[in-house]
Amino acid sequence: MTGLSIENISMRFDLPNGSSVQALKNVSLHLNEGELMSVLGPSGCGKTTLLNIVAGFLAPTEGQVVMNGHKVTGPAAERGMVFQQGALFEWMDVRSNVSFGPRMEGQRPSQYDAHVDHLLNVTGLRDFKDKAIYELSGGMQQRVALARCLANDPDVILMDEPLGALDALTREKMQGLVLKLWKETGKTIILITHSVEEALLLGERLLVMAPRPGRIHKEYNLPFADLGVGADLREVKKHPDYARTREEILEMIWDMEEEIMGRAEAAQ
Ligand SMILES: Nc1ncnc2c1ncn2[C@@H]1O[C@H](COP(=O)(O)OP(=O)(O)OP(=O)(O)O)[C@@H](O)[C@H]1O
Repeated sequence: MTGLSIENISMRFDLPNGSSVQALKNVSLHLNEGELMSVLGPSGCGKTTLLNIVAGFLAPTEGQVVMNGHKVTGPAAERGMVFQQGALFEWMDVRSNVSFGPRMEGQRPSQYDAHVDHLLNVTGLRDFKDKAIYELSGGMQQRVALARCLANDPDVILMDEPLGALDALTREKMQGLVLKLWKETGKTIILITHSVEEALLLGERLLVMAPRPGRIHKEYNLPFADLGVGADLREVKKHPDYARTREEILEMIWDMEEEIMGRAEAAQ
């Protein structure tokens, strides 16, 4: 089967003091090729753990991830990762960062030049290609991270709060860029965010997770990502279902956090 299947994943971390944390329990879902799923949930509900398992950085205690018919046993170029910040090669210029993957694969410049130039263009980095990373703003650095990930031509892109460190205006621009790249490349994307608005705007599927143990609480299928491609995202937010769904999800997460606080107070 094509696509990405997360099959009955559970993850328990054993702690040095003999106790353990059940970070995920019986999480199952399937993503078809080209789907964009955003993942929301209160702190500690296992979002990053799930992403790290799909990336192959962590092996689950139970279950498996199956990608295009084969079991995931470790990191691979088919699954690219974009982190919140700090994962670029500071000592290389922008173009060298973007072309890093193809160069490491042993490709010759004639094989990757056109693709890298295309990615620099679509991410708005053409005029910055010779700059050092430290000369760039946070938003520009995340453009480099996206372009570098796409240069490896992964089937799935895993994003852990990729826009979380950006100011509000830059973040909005970058949300538009993520949608544009998603439609243009047809990649499957899983995007973790703490922002309900971002999850609504970017996820054609939106997963709300619950904590202790980390599990799927609710899934939404939403029209906003498709409406937002090439459009003004502020106009999309005026859609009547947008505010209603945002309120519903905010209340859901609020209730979960209240419950966590209640349990923590009761344990004291
Ligand atoms: N390496 C580890 N060792 C022990 N416990 C861990 C480890 N990694 C994660 N955990 C625990 O597993 C649970 C889920 O953590 P995770 O970071 O996946 O949650 P999250 O939803 O991404 O949280 P946040 O939104 O705060 O980033 C938490 O209780 C966390 O403390």
